[in-house]
Amino acid sequence: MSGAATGPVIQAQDVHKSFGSLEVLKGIDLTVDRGEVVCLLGASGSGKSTFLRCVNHLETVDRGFILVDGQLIGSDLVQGRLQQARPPVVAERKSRIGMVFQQFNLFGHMTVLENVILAPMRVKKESRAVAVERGVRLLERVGLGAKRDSYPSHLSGGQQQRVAIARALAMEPTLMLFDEPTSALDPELVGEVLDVMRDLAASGMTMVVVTHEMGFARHVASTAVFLSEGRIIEQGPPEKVIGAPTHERTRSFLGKVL
Ligand SMILES: Nc1ncnc2c1ncn2[C@@H]1O[C@H](COP(=O)(O)OP(=O)(O)OP(=O)(O)O)[C@@H](O)[C@H]1O
Repeated sequence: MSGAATGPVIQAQDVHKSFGSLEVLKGIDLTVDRGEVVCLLGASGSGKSTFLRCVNHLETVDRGFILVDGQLIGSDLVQGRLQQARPPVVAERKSRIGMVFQQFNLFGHMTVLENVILAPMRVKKESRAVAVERGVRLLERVGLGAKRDSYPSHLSGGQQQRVAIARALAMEPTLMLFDEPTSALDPELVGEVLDVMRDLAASGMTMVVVTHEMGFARHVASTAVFLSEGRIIEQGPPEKVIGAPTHERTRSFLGKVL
């Protein structure tokens, strides 16, 4: 895969995004290097999810651009020119990004294993045997090998979220995006999902994580990025951003969540 092995995984430059008259992102510059784990922090409405959705091209940006592995994912306005990638190219590039949301969105009529092998078979046209072999391995990796033939409704929320992580990994992404992956879970189930994410980080996966879990941000992230009203106002090692924030808005937010 050309350009996939070197250079930053994400290069976002001067990213602007509005919804009608609401300016949500006001010029985000962010570079994420290979193997880096970046936690996006900030008050509700500061633009964290919108930025993540722009990276995954679930939203288009109004100004600026985002490169993943040095390439545009879909259509972006780059220096005044609209560059449009063809749909098969978009699908191939998007498959490098795995995304895990607050909601697990598993297909209830399919078994856990079928949920995990669906995208590789449909999008990457893998044979069932290849997809199953990897799916079983990934379910074991997230601690759910014994649940492969269960249906999602028979699993706890934490288990369903771990299946959602395995499903994202089944596409062999180079980048994983997490949008508040534990916020819909009962408190006692949060730890098992964070453990899986911690293992993933330790394996060298490049990750961007929107979270209010300060323990994870402090101990697992390599960089903490604090957004306020659509701008990055603080960025650096977690112990600095979380432990000794310099900006008043960061202090005020952390004062409420810590
Ligand atoms: N599709 C949309 N249409 C209109 N407004 C939107 C849309 N998506 C997000 N917004 C608005 O953009 C702003 C930023 O939302 P976003 O979800 O990015 O914030 P956030 O920092 O992730 O907040 P939270 O922590 O509550 O999820 C909010 O005011 C939200 O209501």
